[in-house]
Amino acid sequence: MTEQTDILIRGARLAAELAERGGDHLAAAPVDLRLSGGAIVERTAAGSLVPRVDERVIEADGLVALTGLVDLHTHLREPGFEQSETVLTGTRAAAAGGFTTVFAMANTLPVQDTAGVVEQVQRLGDAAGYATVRPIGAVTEDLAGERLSEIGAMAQSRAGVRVFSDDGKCVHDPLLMRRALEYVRTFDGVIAQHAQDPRLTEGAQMNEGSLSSELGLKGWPAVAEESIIARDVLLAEHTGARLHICHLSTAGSVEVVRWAKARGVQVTAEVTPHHLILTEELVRSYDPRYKVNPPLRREEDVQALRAAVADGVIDIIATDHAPHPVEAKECEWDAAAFGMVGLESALPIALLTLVQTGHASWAELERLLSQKPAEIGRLDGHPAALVPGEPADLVLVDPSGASAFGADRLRGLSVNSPFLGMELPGRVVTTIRRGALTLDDGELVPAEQVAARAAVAGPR
Ligand SMILES: NC(=O)N[C@@H](CC(=O)O)C(=O)O
Repeated sequence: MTEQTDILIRGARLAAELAERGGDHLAAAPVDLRLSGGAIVERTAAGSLVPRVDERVIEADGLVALTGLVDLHTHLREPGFEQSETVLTGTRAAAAGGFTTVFAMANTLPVQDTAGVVEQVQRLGDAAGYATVRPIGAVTEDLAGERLSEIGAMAQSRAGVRVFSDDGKCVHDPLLMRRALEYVRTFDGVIAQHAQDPRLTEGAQMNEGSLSSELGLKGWPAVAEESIIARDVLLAEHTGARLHICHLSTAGSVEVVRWAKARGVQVTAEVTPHHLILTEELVRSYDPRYKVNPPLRREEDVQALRAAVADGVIDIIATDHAPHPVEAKECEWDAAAFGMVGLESALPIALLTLVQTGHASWAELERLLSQKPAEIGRLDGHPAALVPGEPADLVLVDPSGASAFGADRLRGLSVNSPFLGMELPGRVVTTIRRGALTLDDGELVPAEQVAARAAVAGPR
């Protein structure tokens, strides 16, 4: 069944029309949406569109519709680490989480530092069809921090790379950082910095403070993140280039970004779902599921990050989905890998920490998880809103009730989620990419079907 079926969504509430913080998700008037040929073709008051023969009808009463989620920070692990994740399995996790596009981080093997490798990753994404895959290019060759990679060749390649990052490592050399910023400015690219001074964090295992002393684990001071952000916003101002800061984790980082934005520096910032809820106290368990880079911080930091989302200092939520095989996580704390999976839990955690607490409205959530990351990544073909004429990339969410987040909710290869067993609100019910279902009533659409439809639609 490779043909594109038209879809009629009946009675959905649009997140964009739920602009009140703390408001009821049923406050907006329900609408019907008709999707055909990969686009939204009609939008009317609920009850006015009559189903056509062969049209798939989705009853969306009580559900909230958002433009497809976009993750600016996903580790897909292919090529090189296919025991952790592949482009196919990672994009299945994405579809299950409501994402229609993921930006794939460069720390693969070989590293995504040439046109050939980024094109390969994009091709794998196109073929799988569960999500649009936009590769991120490495800033430096082999992520070694010594020479700039082929930034221009990656930008001009078929992959059209616009986001560059050595994530997992910091671009520490200030001259290289300056040159990278100057280079990407010429084609409106952006450097996404993993802000971590390597000298201040040698051997670091958790947040530095009284708890790290108590637990006997080497600490990771907040200043290691904040000092790099301070330097880089000044370099961004000096070069006039766009800078994006990955995974802000401290209250001090928020203050530096706030200061830079007030000066007019072109800086944007992301926070991960886990830094919006988890604290260093969890490290007391020595359970490596809580080992992540940057580390879990203090409750004051969590609250500062939420407030920074509320007041716009933080622009987006990005998952930093970092899958690792069990052997890298079921071991002693010191030996364990840094990272957590996050694609499937991002929306529930954002609902819990931001929407239910009154820090963000549904409309702002759409901005944080879809519109703004697409804008920062200069993503073409992403719907600006759920209106006729726009591409049909969208997600339907059931916000009512809460349920235990079980292993059955994880659809990637790895299971290193810190949220397993937690009671979380919000179920992603349906994900539609380019007018075709990737998640249907909570179930992933079979891979052959998704791939066949993607082949008919062609690369984006
Ligand atoms: N965020 C993480 O904890 N892990 C990331 C990279 C990194 O170490 O930042 C990974 O690739 O595993």
